[in-house]
Amino acid sequence: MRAVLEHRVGPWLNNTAPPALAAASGALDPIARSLLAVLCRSAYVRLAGSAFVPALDDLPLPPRAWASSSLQCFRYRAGSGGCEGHEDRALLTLIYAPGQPGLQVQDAGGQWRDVELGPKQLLVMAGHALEYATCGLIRSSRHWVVLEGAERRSLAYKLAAQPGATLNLVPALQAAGHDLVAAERRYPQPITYQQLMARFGATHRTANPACKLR
Ligand SMILES: O=C(O)CCC(=O)C(=O)O
Ligand SMILES: [Fe+2]
Repeated sequence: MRAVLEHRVGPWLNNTAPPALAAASGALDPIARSLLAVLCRSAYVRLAGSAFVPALDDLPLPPRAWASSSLQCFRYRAGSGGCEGHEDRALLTLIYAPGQPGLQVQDAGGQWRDVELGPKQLLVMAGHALEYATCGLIRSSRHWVVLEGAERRSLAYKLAAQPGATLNLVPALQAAGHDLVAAERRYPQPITYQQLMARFGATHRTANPACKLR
């Protein structure tokens, strides 16, 4: 069983947002946005760096608005188990967990690889929404947490689009020369982020309620 604390940037009553979590969100959000732009501009994807900007929260956030993205803080107590294999639902996940054991990511060949991060390292994982929006050009990362009697503490920043944003990168991907005929059937667009998340929730049930898929 793991403990989860979720933080979202927004209109906290009397400014009661935990300052460290607000600071962590404030530091991780621009990193996540920049990395998304870098992935879009890569020679493999060939989209504009700004391709997702209309779908992301406006900056600064409008008054009284809650952010779409969130920061989750996890604590896995010794002997209480980890987290089953899954892909995250949002666009991009950044994991900050210096020196913490247990996280493994599946590589392209299906092998599970340990990811133990240093103090100046972040793990960057694509989520379901990024795989979907790029018609499978960027694959979501499958990962799990396997702990044998050890403790783990981690921070996960999940960059999400606005619920009402429409994902429709097919024309831009085609203009960039990608042949999407089969992919268009697998990742039909346009679709709103909210619709995509509802579909994800319906098709990705977790057997372990302590590890609700995000
Ligand atoms: O504990 C971790 O670092 C991973 C957590 C995770 O996979 C998730 O929240 O989606
Ligand atoms: Fe995850």
